[in-house]
Amino acid sequence: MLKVNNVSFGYTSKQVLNNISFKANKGDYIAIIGESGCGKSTLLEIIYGLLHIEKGAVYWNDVKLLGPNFYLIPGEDFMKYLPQDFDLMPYITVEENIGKNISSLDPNKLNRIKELLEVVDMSDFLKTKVKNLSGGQKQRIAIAKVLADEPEVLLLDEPFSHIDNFRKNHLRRNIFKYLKSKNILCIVATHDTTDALSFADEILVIREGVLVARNTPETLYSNPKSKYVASFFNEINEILLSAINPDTDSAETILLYPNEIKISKTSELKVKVVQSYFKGDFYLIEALFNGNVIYFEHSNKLEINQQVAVKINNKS
Ligand SMILES: Nc1ncnc2c1ncn2[C@@H]1O[C@H](COP(=O)(O)OP(=O)(O)OP(=O)(O)O)[C@@H](O)[C@H]1O
Repeated sequence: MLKVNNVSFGYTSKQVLNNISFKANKGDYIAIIGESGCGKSTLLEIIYGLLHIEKGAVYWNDVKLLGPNFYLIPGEDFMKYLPQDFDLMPYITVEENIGKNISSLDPNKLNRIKELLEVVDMSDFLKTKVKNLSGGQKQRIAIAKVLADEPEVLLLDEPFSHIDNFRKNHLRRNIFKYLKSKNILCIVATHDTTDALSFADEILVIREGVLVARNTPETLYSNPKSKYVASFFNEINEILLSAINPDTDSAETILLYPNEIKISKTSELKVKVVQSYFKGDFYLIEALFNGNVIYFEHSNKLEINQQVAVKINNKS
């Protein structure tokens, strides 16, 4: 088990991470989400042992990890960390790059490299020099490289950011299935909703260096504690209760996803359409409600400035 205990850290006197604590088991997939600059990469670097922490500690199977001040080469042996800039050697081949993480004494080395290239869908590139690959291809080789010596813990920073949607879904399914089959704990810092919602066992949400929410994807999505949390999953409407229910003057607000607001001829709640955005299966409608922007889904495009009535989650 990985235990992160009350970790705080600042590059300068300004704190970047404040009292972060969580636990994760072998085979888990944990997604870390949060706005840019909130401290996701910093947390991965601390866990891996690249940054020294004055306060708090990281444990693996109850053994405290000593951090960079105690090792000549920072980074724990049983972990692999994939930074956003890939860390590949451009002038040698794909085979040689991945091979760097596998012992030369391993008689099965070439087969292992081929197996990993299959996982990341890059079998045709064994002999290609890395400098001749596209950004997305380099990223896939970098993933294969960190998997090469079967780490117990894998730390990935935005692992699919350069990969097109067409390939990303297939690749993600392959990789997360592979990690589960090998019981590898994987912690991913991501901006991608699908990385977190569809695959993670647990999502950690960081805001300005503080762990503000932590739960399963289902619970976080259906019961987000704040607009900040919900906004990672979808457009989110924060609406005053008093605006949709005339019987209350409460200053409380509710959070609603666009699919919780529907057009209804019988409703009293009038909105004015600002824009319709085609989303494939539906249109996302931007509209003004009591002077505030709201978003809802509709099957058809609506005219700009058109007045329509909407029904909110059976509350009106
Ligand atoms: N080497 C460094 N020296 C000083 N400050 C740094 C350093 N690296 C990161 N920071 C600062 O620490 C904060 C957290 O950065 P970090 O890279 O952890 O954020 P992040 O959540 O991973 O962001 P992103 O999603 O954009 O990758 C930011 O304010 C950043 O400017």
